[in-house]
Parts: sequence; structure tokens; C-alpha cells
Amino acid sequence: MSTSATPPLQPFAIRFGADNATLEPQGPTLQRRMSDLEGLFADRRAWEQAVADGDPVVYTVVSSPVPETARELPQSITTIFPGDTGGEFWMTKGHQHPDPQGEIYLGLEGHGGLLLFDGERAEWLDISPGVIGYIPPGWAHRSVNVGDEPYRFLAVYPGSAGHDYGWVLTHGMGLRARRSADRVELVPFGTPAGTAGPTARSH
Ligand SMILES: O=P(O)(O)OC[C@H]1O[C@](O)(CO)[C@@H](O)[C@@H]1O
Repeated sequence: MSTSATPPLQPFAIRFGADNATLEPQGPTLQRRMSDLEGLFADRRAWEQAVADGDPVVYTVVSSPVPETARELPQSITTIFPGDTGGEFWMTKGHQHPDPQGEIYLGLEGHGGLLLFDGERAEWLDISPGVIGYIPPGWAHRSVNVGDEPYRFLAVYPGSAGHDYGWVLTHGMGLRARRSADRVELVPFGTPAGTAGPTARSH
């Protein structure tokens, strides 16, 4: 007999439709438009212009029906569309887990990066199809599409981890990923838009 306070779901299979990123059975879905990403891009004017110019969808998240509750292990497929705002690649909002627990991402399509920040140290993991990125407990995380195609990945995370978006607004993410010719340039988080930081790294 289960020791869970809430009985777990019955075992079930989830089919991933690779063509259009569907899950069957499917749970909640969300779409984040540019206007949902206020305060996140370094270049606020470019962000305002992008909102005024049609407020594009930056990313979508399709979840399985596994609930975000203790002991469960929900999954979701995120698709970040290609683009940049003021030179900064399109990205997820990024969040910290209020209950510090780990998470994994598996690259499915396109080319992306996983930016991790623990409040002091920032790390960048290149993610392409077949690569698993590990997010240790206590590291805020943001995904970035650094390619010209949609970037898609599977996330698997503890159901009680939660999402703290305010942490990122307060602490930042340590680095920003910017378009530089055909490369990804990682610059210190506070670098003003349009300038290269003194410690810019290329990928
Ligand atoms: O929650 P954010 O920062 O908008 O990013 C979306 C992605 O992160 C997750 O919340 C998982 O960490 C997924 O739902 C999705 O993969």
C-alpha cells in the first residue's frame, strides 16, 4: 500500500507527437507572449516595440496530465520560437523552485541553452537533441533558443518544486545570451543593451 498522503495516479503511457509537440493524453497548456515577459529583456525599448508590433508568442508549454503535487513527477514540452529582442535571444521567464529540488531537461529539436544561476555562480549548458541538462537543487533556470528554428525540450520535475518567478526579477540570472554574428555571446547580466561586456564569453 502506498505511503503517499495522496494516492498516486495509475501507471499510464503518454504519447509524444513529435510533429506538432502534442502529448496524448494532454494536461494544461500555456502560451507566453512578449507582453508576458515584462522586465526580463535588457533592452526595454526593444521589448515595448515588440509588444506594439504584434506581441508575438515567444514560447508554448504543453504538459501531461500528471499533477504538480508532492511525490508526482510532472512533465512538459516547451517550444521556444526563434528570435531576439534588442539582440537578446528569446527565452523563458526563468524561475527558481521555492522548494529546492532538481529537474532534468532533454533536448528534442533545435539548438538551445540552459542558463543556471544560484545567486552567485552562473553556468551555461548547450542543449541540442539528445542532450540532458541537469538542474541541481537551488539553481534558478532559464532556457534560451540560440538557433534559427524552434527549440524544443522535455522537462521532468518534482511536482512539489513550484515556480518562483519573483526570484529572477530580484536576483537576475547572472548572464544574458545575445546574438553576435553567428555566435552566442554570454554577457554579464547588468550589461547595458547594445554593448559587449568586458567578460563576454562566446559559444
Ligand atoms: O516556467 P518558465 O520559466 O516560464 O519556463 C517554462 C518551462 O519551465 C517549466 O516550468 C519546467 O521547469 C516548464 O513548464 C517549462 O519547461
